[in-house]
Amino acid sequence: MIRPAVKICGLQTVEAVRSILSLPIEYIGFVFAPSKRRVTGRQAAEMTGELVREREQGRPAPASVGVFVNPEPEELEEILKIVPLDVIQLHGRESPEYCHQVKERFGTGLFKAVSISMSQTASPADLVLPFAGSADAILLDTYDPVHGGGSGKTFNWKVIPDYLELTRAAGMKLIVAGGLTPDNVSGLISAYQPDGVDVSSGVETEGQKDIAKIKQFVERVKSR
Ligand SMILES: O=C(O)c1ccccc1NCC(=O)[C@H](O)[C@H](O)COP(=O)(O)O
Repeated sequence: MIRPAVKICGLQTVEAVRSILSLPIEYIGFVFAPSKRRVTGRQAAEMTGELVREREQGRPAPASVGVFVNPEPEELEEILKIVPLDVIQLHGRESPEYCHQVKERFGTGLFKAVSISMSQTASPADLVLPFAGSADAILLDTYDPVHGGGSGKTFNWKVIPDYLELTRAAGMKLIVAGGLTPDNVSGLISAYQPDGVDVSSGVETEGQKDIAKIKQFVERVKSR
């Protein structure tokens, strides 16, 4: 079985970034949207500097993902002037056209979040297929009415197979987020085999990233 890519989201300190650089993590996320995990461009620039240095030394480093909710293009432009983001994650109500423009203008990868709620009325096809060609991955997350993400809550995983089929048919990856933890991620992977898993709250203790929990999460994703 191919092991899913890991995205650890909501990094806020250079120390935390340094301490996970030796782990097999494909993406690390920096939240620029309003959130208790929000970072400034300057803070993110310091953290991505660590990634750049690793690559300069010939070592692999995770790709950097900037998380935004309904950003104006000017905000993206200001951040990208000082933070060399590899991927832009759009976590709000951004249209497929907007995603396409962002990808064209900034030349980054693009993850589009799709929020799953109990009262979902739109079909998975309507939520996914319009992003074919503009998003590299669909990131399924639990609907959060306040911030848009980072809720620490799971959604009903039974919807995942429909999204997997649609994203694969459309040439996109599927990343699953929302309430993942070291304890539930193995069950998710054996049941659904997503292309990636994304965690924030589940690897924190008292609101701070907990390196032991991150290690445990990564081990459980990558172990056979
Ligand atoms: O993490 C946040 O605080 C956040 C705020 C606003 C929009 C998105 C946010 N996070 C994006 C992510 O990719 C999180 O990893 C994802 O929502 C899962 O979070 P969690 O349920 O806490 O593991």
